[in-house]
Amino acid sequence: MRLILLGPPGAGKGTQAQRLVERHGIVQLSTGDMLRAAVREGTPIGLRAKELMDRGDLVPDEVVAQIVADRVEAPDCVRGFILDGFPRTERQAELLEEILASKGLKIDVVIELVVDESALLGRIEKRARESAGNARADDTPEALKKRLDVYRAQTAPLSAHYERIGLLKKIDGMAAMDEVTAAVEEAIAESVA
Ligand SMILES: Nc1ncnc2c1ncn2[C@@H]1O[C@H](COP(=O)(O)OP(=O)(O)O)[C@@H](O)[C@H]1O
Repeated sequence: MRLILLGPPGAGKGTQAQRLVERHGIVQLSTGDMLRAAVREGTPIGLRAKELMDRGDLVPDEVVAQIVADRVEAPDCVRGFILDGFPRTERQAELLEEILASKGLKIDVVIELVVDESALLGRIEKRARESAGNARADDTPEALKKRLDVYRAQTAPLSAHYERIGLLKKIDGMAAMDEVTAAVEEAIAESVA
C-alpha cells in the first residue's frame, strides 16, 4: 500500500503516519525528517537546505524528489510507504509520478487532513513546548507563518489535482486523534479494497 498524507503543518500527519506504520507494517517517508537528518549530518544537501528550512521556505523540488527516489529503492519500502510532507508542489507531484512509473508502481490513495487554520498555531506552539530542548528551528511564529503561506500557495492546489484523478479522500483533522485514525483506516479500506 502506498499513500500520501496531505495537510498543513500541524495537521497531525506525523501522528497518523506513526499509527499507520504500527498497524500496517509499512514505512513512513517524511521528507522533513530526511532533510533534518541531512542537516544534522552536515551532508552537502543538508548544508544547502538548512537556511531554506529555518525560514520556512521549500527546498528545491528536484533535490527533494531525488531523496525520495533513492529512499523508495530501499528493501523496507517493498510492502509500501506513507509519504508525509511530499509532494508539496505540483512539480513534485509530477516528479513523483515519474519516479513511481519507472518502477511500475502507483499511489493507492491520497488522504488530506482538513483543519482550521486558526488551530494550527496553537498546535505547533504546543509541539515546540513539549520538545523543549530540541525544538525545531522552524517552529517559530515567523517561520510558521511562512510555512502556512507556502502551503496555501504551493501545496493546497494538490488537493484538487488528486481529486481530479480520483485518488483523494478528505478527512476532518479537527476531530479527536482516535477518530481521525478511524477515518483514515476507513478511507484506506475503501481505496485498497
Ligand atoms: N517535499 C518538500 N519539498 C520541499 N521542502 C521540503 C519538503 N519536505 C520538507 N521540506 C522542508 O522541510 C521543512 C519542514 O518540513 P516538515 O517536517 O514536513 O514540516 P511541516 O509539515 O511541519 O511544515 C519545510 O518547511 C521545508 O523547508
